[in-house]
Amino acid sequence: MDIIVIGLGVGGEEVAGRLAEAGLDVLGVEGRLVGGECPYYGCIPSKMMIRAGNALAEARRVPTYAGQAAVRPDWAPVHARIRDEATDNWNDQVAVDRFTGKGGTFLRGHARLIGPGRVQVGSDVYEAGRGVIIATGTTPVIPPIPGLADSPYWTNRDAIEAAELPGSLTVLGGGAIGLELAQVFARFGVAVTVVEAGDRLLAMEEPESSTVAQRALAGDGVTVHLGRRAVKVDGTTVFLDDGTEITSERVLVATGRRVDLAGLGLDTLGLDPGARALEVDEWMRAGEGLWAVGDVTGRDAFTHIAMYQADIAVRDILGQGGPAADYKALPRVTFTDPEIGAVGLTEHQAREKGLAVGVGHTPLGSSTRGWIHGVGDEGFIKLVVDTDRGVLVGATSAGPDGGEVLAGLAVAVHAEVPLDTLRSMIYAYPTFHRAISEAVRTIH
Ligand SMILES: Cc1cc2nc3c(=O)[nH]c(=O)nc-3n(C[C@H](O)[C@H](O)[C@H](O)COP(=O)(O)OP(=O)(O)OC[C@H]3O[C@@H](n4cnc5c(N)ncnc54)[C@H](O)[C@@H]3O)c2cc1C
Ligand SMILES: NC(=O)c1ccc[n+]([C@@H]2O[C@H](COP(=O)([O-])OP(=O)(O)OC[C@H]3O[C@@H](n4cnc5c(N)ncnc54)[C@H](O)[C@@H]3O)[C@@H](O)[C@H]2O)c1
Repeated sequence: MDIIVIGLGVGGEEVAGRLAEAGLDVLGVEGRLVGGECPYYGCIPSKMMIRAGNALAEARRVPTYAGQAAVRPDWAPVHARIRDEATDNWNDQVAVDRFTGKGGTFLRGHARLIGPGRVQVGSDVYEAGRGVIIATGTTPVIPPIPGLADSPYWTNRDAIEAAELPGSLTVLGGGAIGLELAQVFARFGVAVTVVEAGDRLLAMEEPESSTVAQRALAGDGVTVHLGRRAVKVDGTTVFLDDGTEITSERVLVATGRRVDLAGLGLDTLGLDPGARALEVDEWMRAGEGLWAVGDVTGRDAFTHIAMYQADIAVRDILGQGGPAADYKALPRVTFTDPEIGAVGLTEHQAREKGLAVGVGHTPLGSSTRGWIHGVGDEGFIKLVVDTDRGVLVGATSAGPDGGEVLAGLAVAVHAEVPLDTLRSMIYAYPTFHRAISEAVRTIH
């Protein structure tokens, strides 16, 4: 073998397939499903669920503007679409064939390193002449709350696989997974309670984003407990530190993800198996003949980051050059309704970096398009400016299609478009993205 890829999720599948297409002898090892978390238990099925939940929400807005609409939610078509269209009933044969069709060799099993370029799967040992790529992703964090481990809790996998919805659900964690799923389930009639230990939802984003998310959940009837820790779980009853008891049919744990390096044999390469993540340089190199891509690198856990890193590793291995990793314009979208898109630094992060920070802000509702849109127009554009250089270093677009509006802002941050250019360009009327021009005018 030239190359062995451990883990064929989003990142690993891309690296393994591209290197096989380039003519290298590639062995790809996957313990579960080729494609990884995103197509089977993450991005794709969850966004199918959100598409369905948003359709319900839009239909419920009909009486405001367009007459009558009777909405009777039914989870069956959502589950059927996830089972049949998205995941092929959680069968990865198509993905396996796609990889072997590119010339790769596929092996199902749990791989571990036993020395430089040496990988063990079961009792067999394989040698990689050019290198090993680790792309093993993350698993859910299960917090050490007394009673939780012995309770029948759900993770994202159970929630995505659910053929029927529970009548009520307690969600531990107010991050992207918790909020997206909480809103969908609430829109399908589930009584949802979110417990977030921090003092705001979506803590990595702007405080204004947390407010928008909290209002959106409240609008869908979700109960939110902020700044509360679960101290005990008994069955499906969660006890909070202020004495609150929440009993639901199900408990969903969405308290973050963790990298599990312990079983990978990294110590045989002199690396620390107890590390928080597998550290890589800007070419995804983790050591001599060792690369890592995706969530395992400890960067923000997004499919687009895994794909971006995979491309860099492939170019490095094939000696093709090109740009190395640069995360200054890292985009992310939380697909609540309204969507919360963000790129680059938050205002707080920019100040922490010691930049001379200017801020622009405009509520979406005061834009022409927001006003026309009416119900469901909550959101805003926020711009974070490095006033010394006259460029955006971060931005948030929350609102209907906030993730799409983000594109223009991502270009501005990535390409360091001068503020004068953003001020003088033409924005189509009446679009949501035209609110960017208003936000630019408010920068101070
Ligand atoms: C509910 C949910 C929603 C999400 N929504 C989005 C979204 O909308 N947008 C977005 O950008 N991201 C989203 N994500 C995050 C996204 O799924 C991950 O960032 C992405 O899957 C990371 O890809 P990866 O290749 O690093 O890891 P993974 O996709 O986790 O793949 C790793 C693979 O390695 C395998 N593996 C692990 N150890 C071994 C071993 N020792 N031997 C063999 N195989 C092994 C695993 O079985 C797995 O298939 C979501 C995640 C979740 C859970
Ligand atoms: N739209 C998207 O792109 C998308 C969607 C879902 C997931 N993801 C990725 O998956 C990652 C993991 O998502 P996540 O939501 O699990 O993690 P997260 O880290 O984003 O959020 C976890 C939340 O749980 C809280 N928490 C931790 N321990 C707790 C406890 N004991 N009780 C109550 N709250 C607790 C944290 O304060 C945090 O707010 C995300 O960071 C993101 O990178 C992306």
